[in-house]
Amino acid sequence: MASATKFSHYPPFPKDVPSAALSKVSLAKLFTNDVDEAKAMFESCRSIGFFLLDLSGHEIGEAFVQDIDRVLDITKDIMALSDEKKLEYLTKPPKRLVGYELLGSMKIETIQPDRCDFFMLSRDELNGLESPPDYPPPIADNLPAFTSYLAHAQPILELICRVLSTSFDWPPPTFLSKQPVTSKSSTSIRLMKCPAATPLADLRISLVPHTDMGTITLLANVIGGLEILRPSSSNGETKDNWEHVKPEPNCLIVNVGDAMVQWSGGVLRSNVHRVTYPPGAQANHDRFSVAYLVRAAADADMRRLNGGLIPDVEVDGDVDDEVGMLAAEWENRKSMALIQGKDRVKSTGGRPLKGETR
Ligand SMILES: O=C(O)CCC(=O)C(=O)O
Ligand SMILES: [Fe+2]
Repeated sequence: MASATKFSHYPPFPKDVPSAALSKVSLAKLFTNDVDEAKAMFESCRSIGFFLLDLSGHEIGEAFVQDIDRVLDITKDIMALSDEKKLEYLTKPPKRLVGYELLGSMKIETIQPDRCDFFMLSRDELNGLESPPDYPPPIADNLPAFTSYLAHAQPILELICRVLSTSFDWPPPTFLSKQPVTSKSSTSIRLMKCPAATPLADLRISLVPHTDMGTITLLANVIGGLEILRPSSSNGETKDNWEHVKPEPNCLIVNVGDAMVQWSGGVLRSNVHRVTYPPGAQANHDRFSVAYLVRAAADADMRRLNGGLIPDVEVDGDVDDEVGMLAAEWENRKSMALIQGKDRVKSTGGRPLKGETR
């Protein structure tokens, strides 16, 4: 999450608006192998699939906060370009998902257009695994900011993956070996703007309900608007079933994606979330966010992992096992099923560990 200075530019998150009770986990404590902190993180990743990661008090975390502030400024700049300029850098689905996706390109639940503008960057292109594209000036002129962002995000991501692996009684590199930074993947950075909800009558959903398809997401936003669907309410998506996530200075919002649910046999949880208009006076402000959406390596095996505390495939007919499928094909199939309406957006995971009754 951004620094306290960035938060001071906006009205505070209203005191009378309830928000989800997410655990706040300390990066510094995780780095010193604090058992309680690791346990709290693992529990959150199983129960709701979201937690706050406090970056303060650790050198890497504090450097990452600075990177986030810088990338949020760049996000503002690239969103301020003219529509004419933006049209030069549009995404070209299904092949090329990097570039601008303009306001209103997706439909929200009411079939009205969405209310978010975003620009996707590919990690492979930023770190030279693929040849770099022609970037719009605010990005081309600031590439070191993204290099620094990725460099500081990596040890944080690795730490989260290590803690999750050891929580399952697996060797620490287990989850990470499926998403090494040196392997090609669809990992991206999403820079997003949801314009102020003015006139205040325009209170539509900004970003449609979804789960993140990848492994782990590191999210930074400053004002409210992100909502998660309560775990108990997967079947009835009424207004009361959505809970706000309250952003906090120096804290990342971390969430688990679908790939981790698949590998963990349904134990880790990927929870549905969306972006709506920010609460109270915050709705009068443009909302910017930066999401690092980490994906499995394109050639990662998507079968459930074996051993440790994962429920055995043999005694368990509950979860699909994507026999022999590699991540690139798995991701493709999932996206197509959603687009063609064969699958619906739903939270997955949250099952007990092997031998555990809950
Ligand atoms: O902007 C946010 O707070 C959430 C964005 C998000 O869910 C995503 O980019 O997948
Ligand atoms: Fe998301």
